[in-house]
Amino acid sequence: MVPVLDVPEPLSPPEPAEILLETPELESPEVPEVPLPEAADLPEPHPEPAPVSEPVPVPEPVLVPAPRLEPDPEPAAQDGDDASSRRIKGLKFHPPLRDDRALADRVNERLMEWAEKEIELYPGDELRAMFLAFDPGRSVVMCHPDAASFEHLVAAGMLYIGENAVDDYFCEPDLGGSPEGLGARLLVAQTAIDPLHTAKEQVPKWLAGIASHPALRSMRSAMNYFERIATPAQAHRYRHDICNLYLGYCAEAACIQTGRTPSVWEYLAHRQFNNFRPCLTITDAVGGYELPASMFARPDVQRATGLASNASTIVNDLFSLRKEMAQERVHHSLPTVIADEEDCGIEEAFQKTIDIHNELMDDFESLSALLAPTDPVLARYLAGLSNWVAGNHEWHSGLVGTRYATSP
Ligand SMILES: CC(C)=CCC/C(C)=C(/C)COP(=O)(O)OP(=O)(O)O
Repeated sequence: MVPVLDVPEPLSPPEPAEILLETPELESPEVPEVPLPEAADLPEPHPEPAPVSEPVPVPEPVLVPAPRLEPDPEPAAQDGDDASSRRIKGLKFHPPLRDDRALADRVNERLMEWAEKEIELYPGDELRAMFLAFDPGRSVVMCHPDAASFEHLVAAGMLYIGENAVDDYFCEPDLGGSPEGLGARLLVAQTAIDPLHTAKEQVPKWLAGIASHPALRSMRSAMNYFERIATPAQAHRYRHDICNLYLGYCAEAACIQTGRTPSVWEYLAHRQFNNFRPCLTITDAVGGYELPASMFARPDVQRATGLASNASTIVNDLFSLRKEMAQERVHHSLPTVIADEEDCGIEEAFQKTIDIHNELMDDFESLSALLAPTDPVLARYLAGLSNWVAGNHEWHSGLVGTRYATSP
């Protein structure tokens, strides 16, 4: 999701990840040896993240009883602009509970420092400007109004940046990604957060592979920070959701490679995996509490989680449609697959996408209304999902005119 950046190559050594990620010993014994750092130069399997900066005060956690639908609320205006011009007509949404520019700037500053100094993700002035335009700080500030501390917000921001780096470098063409060989690259990316348990001799090679690529370094470092605020069960939940995200990326890549347009139900299934879900399901960890694993696993809680995640992902399909249709390569989205299956124009398909989104929002709200009174921790988790959906809508809306648009 980060816009086109001018660093097509991983940092050093040149293109090592491509070679390492292709498991050359299996496919071609002729592949040249990649110079690997000495074991002594490699990071520890779980390097301690740098000391955290001083926490800044964040508002008291806000508990919102779910549901909290209000008819047609006004989003916060930015810099005196007309907020209604950044809205998609007929799309249900909530305004975010918190939209704090000063706090978002502090989060961006800390994330930029991490990206530049700790993981060498976005070096250079131009990249810094593009990073700030992407505004991950505003996203996490709005999506996690009940964050337990500044460092909890920063951990959420690091994961968000890591997730986008994997998407940009491995999947999207912007930074050299492609459907070719994607599954093998994503599997290695999974080991950046889900360590390899193997023969001692192989460990330095695996670590060198992770250290050699900015997206892999990002995910590994972000996971280290996240593990400082999450319980083991929450970290495990995150790994599982990321693995599912990568499965969704593979489904998207398969359709692109075979030139096949999925049917609407099939696209919705793909998008349930290729989804913002990993960002939503950290809501309790970022809030400094834990929804017990046994409760998270319940089918009704899974349904609420899936509905909220799917609604927020369809919001992305709507706001990014114009940008995606302008691209050279085919980019399926809910409006385009509806237009194809129903043989209708893109405007009509856009409206049908809004209807599907609104139905999912209504279903999420109704289910939340049933579940919230049964348990206070579950109520807070459901409110956290709702807060994320609201913050995500406003984040997309805030980038209308630059990154996003309100119509095809
Ligand atoms: C979890 C996460 C932040 C993943 C990024 C990819 C994803 C699941 C999206 C919903 C974003 O979609 P996309 O890459 O198309 O983003 P843009 O529309 O280009 O902003």
